[in-house]
Amino acid sequence: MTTTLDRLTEKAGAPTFGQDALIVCDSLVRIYQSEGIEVQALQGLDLLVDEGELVAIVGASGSGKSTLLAVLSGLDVPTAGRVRVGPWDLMAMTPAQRVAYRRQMVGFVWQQTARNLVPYLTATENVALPLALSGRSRRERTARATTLLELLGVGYCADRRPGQLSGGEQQRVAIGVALANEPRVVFADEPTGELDTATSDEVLETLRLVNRELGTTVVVVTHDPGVSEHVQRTVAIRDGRTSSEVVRRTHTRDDGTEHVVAEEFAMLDRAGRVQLPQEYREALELSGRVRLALEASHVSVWPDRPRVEPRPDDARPGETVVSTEQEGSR
Ligand SMILES: Nc1ncnc2c1ncn2[C@@H]1O[C@H](COP(=O)(O)OP(=O)(O)OP(=O)(O)O)[C@@H](O)[C@H]1O
Repeated sequence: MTTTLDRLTEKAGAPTFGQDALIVCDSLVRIYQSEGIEVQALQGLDLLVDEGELVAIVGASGSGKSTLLAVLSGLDVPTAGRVRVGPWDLMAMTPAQRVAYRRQMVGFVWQQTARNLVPYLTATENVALPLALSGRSRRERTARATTLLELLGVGYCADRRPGQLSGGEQQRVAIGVALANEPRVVFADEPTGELDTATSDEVLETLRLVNRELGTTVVVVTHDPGVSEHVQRTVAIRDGRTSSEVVRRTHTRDDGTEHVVAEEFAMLDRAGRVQLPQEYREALELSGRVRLALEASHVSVWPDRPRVEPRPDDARPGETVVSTEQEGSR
């Protein structure tokens, strides 16, 4: 499933963007046409996720999260760019391949429990259902469903129907359904959207356990920035592009105690664009043209305006004198 772009890049001897990653979104564009108006939901989005990662994708309403998820889940095809999940090129799948991709490669947990669970089946039967569709024997189905429900801490719910479960229990059974066919990736779309904070934490911790114990790659899409406390990496989307990332690392102090450090990064895209956070722009009144300077270890950004400073000797009260010194030359 190699694309023309892959072949041209390989020919030129350059490594393909994200060739070692499990999920690759390369300059993804999705334009919707609605009543003659064009909406650019994805505007050149780049994203790489490695096998075994637990990643949250956060963004405000309208930032493009659902569009990205629809593309990654094989329900929608982007207007331009490249998108690959494992060996699957999502731009070039036949309808049959799309079904196979959704059945074997990925699992889903949606916000609405009604979309995750069949109301008249028990928890065990719900988890066993995807296994029946892939032709596993009844014994295998029941054994796997039982193991999964135990692992997810809802073994006691095995014989209950969704209506007899709490919201958190329903979502944990839904994670079981998503995992039934041993997918390499689980996509969770606002999995805690309908839950209170304590129950949300429980469900997020269950996704963390799945990632740790089974090695499944987990991508959680949400508008809730609080999710970042439960994952190693949070990618923020703004205006259809990845704009910043928070990475949490555990450090061990000299006395052996551990503490978590969260670091925020801006994303430099492949064209060299970087988005400065709003608070930085406001603090220095950066807008329009800015001056860049390459330093030995970093790049600095200066406002494009002459420096203004008071000269008490010459100036009348309240008057300022414009300096001719260039900030970048100091
Ligand atoms: N089918 C469609 N037709 C036209 N415009 C659309 C369509 N789907 C989404 N959009 C527009 O694309 C942009 C991104 O929408 P998207 O649903 O991906 O955002 P989101 O981050 O998931 O928002 P929310 O959290 O509210 O679901 C929005 O401006 C939205 O109005």
